[in-house]
Amino acid sequence: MAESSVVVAIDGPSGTGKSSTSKAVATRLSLGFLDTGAQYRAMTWWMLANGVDVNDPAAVAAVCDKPLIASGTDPKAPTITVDGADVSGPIRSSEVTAAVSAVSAVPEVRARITALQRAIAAEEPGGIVVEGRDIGTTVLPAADVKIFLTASPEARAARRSAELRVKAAAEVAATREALVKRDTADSTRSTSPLAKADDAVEVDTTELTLAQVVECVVTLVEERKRRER
Ligand SMILES: Nc1ncnc2c1ncn2[C@@H]1O[C@H](COP(=O)(O)OP(=O)(O)OP(=O)(O)O)[C@@H](O)[C@H]1O
Ligand SMILES: Nc1ccn([C@H]2C[C@H](O)[C@@H](COP(=O)(O)O)O2)c(=O)n1
Repeated sequence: MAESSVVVAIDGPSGTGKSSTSKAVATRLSLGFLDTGAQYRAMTWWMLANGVDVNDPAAVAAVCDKPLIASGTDPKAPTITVDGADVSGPIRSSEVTAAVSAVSAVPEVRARITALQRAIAAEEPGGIVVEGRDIGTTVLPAADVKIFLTASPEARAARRSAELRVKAAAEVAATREALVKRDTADSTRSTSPLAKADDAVEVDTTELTLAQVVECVVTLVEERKRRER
């Protein structure tokens, strides 16, 4: 690890707080920030916009080198574009959320996006926080600090429902089901599934505030930097 540079990998299931935590940690420590889920969502958005059958892995694999996906790494204003167009809104649609696990399971998609992620991380001289599902295991196995965030499905559904301003019990239950279904798909695919790296620190955020999680991760990064000096 270079004196002033640190690479932090934050993985975990949906809604555990990876993006919020990573952005806040990167801002506190003046590091770059990369939301790798946004890249898989951008690929999925492009497939849907171009009429590709997202449940046909061969069809997805045949065209996955076509969209030009670019990510801006400022944690205070991260960006995601496809062929130069801002897709930060459309990639959060329910259609994209429902299709993203199928598209991200295609090995050719993962190979392309993994290469992009490694290139972005290498271009951040001061260091970066990269969050996703396979960062500690596959994308950046030599990361200086690896964190695996977890939280109960109930806590995650409550957080996501609050974000979406969903209040009805049936809708909260449907949100919980959708989260669990996506986790199952993401952790059972054969290529680079959602998994905790053996050397990652697991942080259960169920009973923690976002500020407490951020403090915990910042402390782990600072301890790691001190050990290197
Ligand atoms: N520790 C926490 N306590 C309460 N709310 C939290 C906590 N961490 C995150 N949140 C909230 O939970 C929601 C989901 O967080 P976030 O988007 O960061 O999760 P994520 O793991 O990146 O999700 P996904 O993988 O689906 O993108 C957000 O509204 C966020 O503000
Ligand atoms: N490193 C990653 C990041 C994300 N994915 C896939 C699986 C997720 O369901 C989807 C969307 O991610 P989110 O925006 O919810 O963080 O993208 C992946 O396979 N690998």
